[in-house]
Amino acid sequence: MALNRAACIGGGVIGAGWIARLLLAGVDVDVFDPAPDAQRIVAEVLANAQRAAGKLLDAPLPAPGQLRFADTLEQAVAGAELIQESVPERLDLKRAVLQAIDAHAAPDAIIGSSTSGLLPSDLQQGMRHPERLVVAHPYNPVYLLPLVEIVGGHQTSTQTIRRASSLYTALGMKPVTINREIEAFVGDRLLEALWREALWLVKDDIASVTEIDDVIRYSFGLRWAQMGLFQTYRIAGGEAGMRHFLGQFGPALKWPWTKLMDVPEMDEALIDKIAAQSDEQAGGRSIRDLERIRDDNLVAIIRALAQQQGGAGWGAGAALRDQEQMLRDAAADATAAPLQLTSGSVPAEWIDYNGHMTEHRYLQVFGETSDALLTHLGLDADYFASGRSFYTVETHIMHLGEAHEGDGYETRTRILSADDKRLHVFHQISNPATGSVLASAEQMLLHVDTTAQKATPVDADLGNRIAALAREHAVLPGAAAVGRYVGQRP
Ligand SMILES: NC(=O)C1=CN([C@@H]2O[C@H](COP(=O)(O)OP(=O)(O)OC[C@H]3O[C@@H](n4cnc5c(N)ncnc54)[C@H](O)[C@@H]3O)[C@@H](O)[C@H]2O)C=CC1
Ligand SMILES: C[N+](C)(C)CC(=O)CC(=O)[O-]
Repeated sequence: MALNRAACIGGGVIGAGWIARLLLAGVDVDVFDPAPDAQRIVAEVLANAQRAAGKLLDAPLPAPGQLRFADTLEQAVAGAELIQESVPERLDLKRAVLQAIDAHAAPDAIIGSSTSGLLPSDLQQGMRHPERLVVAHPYNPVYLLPLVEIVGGHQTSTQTIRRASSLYTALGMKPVTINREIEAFVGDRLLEALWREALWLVKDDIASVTEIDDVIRYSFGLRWAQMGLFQTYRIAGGEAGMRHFLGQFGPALKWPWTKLMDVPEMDEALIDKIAAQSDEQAGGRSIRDLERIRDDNLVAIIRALAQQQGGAGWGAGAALRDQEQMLRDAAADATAAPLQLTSGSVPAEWIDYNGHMTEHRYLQVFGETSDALLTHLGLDADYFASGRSFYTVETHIMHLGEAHEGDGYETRTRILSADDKRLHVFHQISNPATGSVLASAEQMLLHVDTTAQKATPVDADLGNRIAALAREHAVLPGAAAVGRYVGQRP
């Protein structure tokens, strides 16, 4: 089920992650978030997400969706097929926001709440169309971790559950539908149990936050990255498997090991202790630094899991393989109306000793066509004078035919992909009289600060213009195959 337009209400840690995943899947996104720094946060998370996607995926991304920040919730939700609510975890606030969404969303729009643990039946209260509300609980970072817990409330229709699962799958996610609503669903109940115990261990000075994190990441955290709890314990039972494991370790559950039933008083002293140890653990790294380290690690783990089972992948690796295949199928189906930017006829001075158009003239035509593309995007002398431009950093030319003096030629251009700094384009030169393709060029253009002489992101306005153009003149059939010639993955 293809998704064209979504709305995100709340653009914080999770909302920005949703926005990034949607945009990278080619979905247009309207955002409403009253926070003055919402656009900055979304831009920073989006930059991380584009960076991670470029490392993660061995398949062409579609042209990115268009990002718009709406002045009101009503404007954001109008026309959206999916509305993802990610406002703070307060039942009163979520109910008010969900009722506002419900009042202004299209009748067939799905409303997903990112809540970590509030019951959908409670969230549905007061909605005119509660049947379309579903909990769609993601895990941070939303643009990398595929799981989304789908939980219906008493009034949620089965059609909504089915459509929601299909929509999130189309975003490259792994929906898991929870059979019956319960506070904190599945993942967060398990995480809360671990979190409570860890808090006691810090409070009672049994171990520091670093020591606890090291115990997790040097042992069962690695196991859990590829097998869950039960599969891991089945193996721990040895040849006799789970029955043996339960027999041997079952009684331990009755031992007074745990303080799980109690929660330490989260007083100032405990908060100060945890915060101080966490600051020391961070070692001066910013949250964005830590997010990039996390993303690189997750990409490495997911890609390693994707190599398993003869390349079919395991766990999150299999989910990545499914997403890559979906992207390839979409790319192969993409029909692109080419941009016709330049044309002309072959002058005598372009003919070489072989009696046909000489090779460097093809590069000249391709270069002129890229220039025409920048003009088409509205880049003019003022733009270049402002110290910004695009440099061509890579070209792959294929010579497929010959041109002779007086032959006409025309070019067709498509955009293979684009991000905040790169414009990956594909030009073809054809003879309009015969229709034969004479040459093709795949080029990577980089947006640069010509004063600082370094790559720099395009501004939101140009980014949206590029995204709109890419949607109209997107990946041509088989373009993914062309990408193999360019060093940089699109
Ligand atoms: N942070 C996490 O690890 C995860 C959080 N969640 C859930 O996602 C939801 C959002 O949590 P976070 O992103 O962490 O919070 P956050 O505080 O980072 O972001 C919340 C955003 O909502 C905005 N907001 C507040 N009132 C609003 C309104 N009336 N309309 C539109 N926007 C409004 C705020 O300006 C803020 O940008 C919560 O329900 C949380 O439980 C789910 C999974 C993981
Ligand atoms: C801490 N938390 C409850 C907000 C965590 C989640 O909801 C899921 C996650 O990303 O760990």
